[in-house]
Amino acid sequence: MELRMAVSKSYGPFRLDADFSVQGERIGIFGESGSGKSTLIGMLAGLVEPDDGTICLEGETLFSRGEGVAIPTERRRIAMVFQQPSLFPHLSVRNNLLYGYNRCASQHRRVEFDPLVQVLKLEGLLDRGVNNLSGGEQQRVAIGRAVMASPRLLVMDEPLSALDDDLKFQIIPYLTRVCGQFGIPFIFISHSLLEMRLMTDTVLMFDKGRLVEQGSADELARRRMGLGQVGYINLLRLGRPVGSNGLHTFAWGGGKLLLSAAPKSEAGLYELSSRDIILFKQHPEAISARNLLKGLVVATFESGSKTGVELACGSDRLIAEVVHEAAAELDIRPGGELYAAIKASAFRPLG
Ligand SMILES: Nc1ncnc2c1ncn2[C@@H]1O[C@H](COP(=O)(O)OP(=O)(O)OP(=O)(O)O)[C@@H](O)[C@H]1O
Repeated sequence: MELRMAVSKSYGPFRLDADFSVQGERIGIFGESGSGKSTLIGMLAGLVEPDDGTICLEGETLFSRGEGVAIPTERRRIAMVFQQPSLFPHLSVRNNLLYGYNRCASQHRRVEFDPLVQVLKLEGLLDRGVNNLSGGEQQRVAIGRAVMASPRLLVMDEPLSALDDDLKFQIIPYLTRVCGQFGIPFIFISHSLLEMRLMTDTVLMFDKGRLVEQGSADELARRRMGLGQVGYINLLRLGRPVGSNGLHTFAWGGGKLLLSAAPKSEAGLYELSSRDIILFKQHPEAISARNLLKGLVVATFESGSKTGVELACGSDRLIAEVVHEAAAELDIRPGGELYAAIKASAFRPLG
């Protein structure tokens, strides 16, 4: 998917000025509340008229003030999923899903009912009304309805914000699977950096109506750490434990990790703060931490009063954080070897 937008829009004192070009299948739009994210995608979808500028999707001009082009919303083939599922209350789950399908011209249909229902695990819900579904089930139906319209782009405006953490991490794999399987590129909007890192490859970051950064969500997370605002959160997809002997054992980094918390789902997603990793120059003789990993320093970077240290452990990566004095004493530099100690209890299961 290739999107080019050069648009402006003012609401009283608020002015959005966006001028960017982005390519990819999993794009994120990130920014604080009020930074203009919804206004931007409203213009893309044809729900908000720009004051000026042009919008091109896959080489097609959707809007151009200069050329007098404004393709109507329904012909843009951009499906939207919002924070609140807003399903049709009088229709069953099946008919909510088919609504998008029936409105899609047959030459554009790429998504069939049965495989979609399977991916979203909606089989048991098809004949139910939508009013008594749980929040997570309703959001799965809303995603399904949008995808059944075989859009050329799916725009999701904070689709997870109304869900609690557990449900959020249950929905994320469905979302990525459904878009991946049916080849639907998406734009995902959120003010959660964690959601950006889990859902997207390229992120556009907005602040006060301006695009301030464009890059990967991991780079964004590291740069924020560089500003000294937050410790870096390592996200580890550990899958299923390979053994349990009081602790949960996972294959990782060319060796094993021992964790005290069980995974919450098949994905075995955990977060680990860079502040919970202790570095040693030599193999320590005896330590209480259950995990000791040998790693190669691939990069170091400033993080306020700390030094961020990126370690390659086998084919996996870890970012640790130490004070500058420790970095100097340990002579931490790219190419050097270090040992990383991590307590079994430092890993927090996400989903
Ligand atoms: N229809 C409108 N009329 C007047 N002002 C508006 C309108 N829509 C948005 N705004 C204003 O434009 C600014 C940007 O709003 P927008 O909803 O695009 O931000 P956002 O980044 O999506 O925020 P959030 O994360 O809270 O949804 C805000 O100051 C908002 O009050």
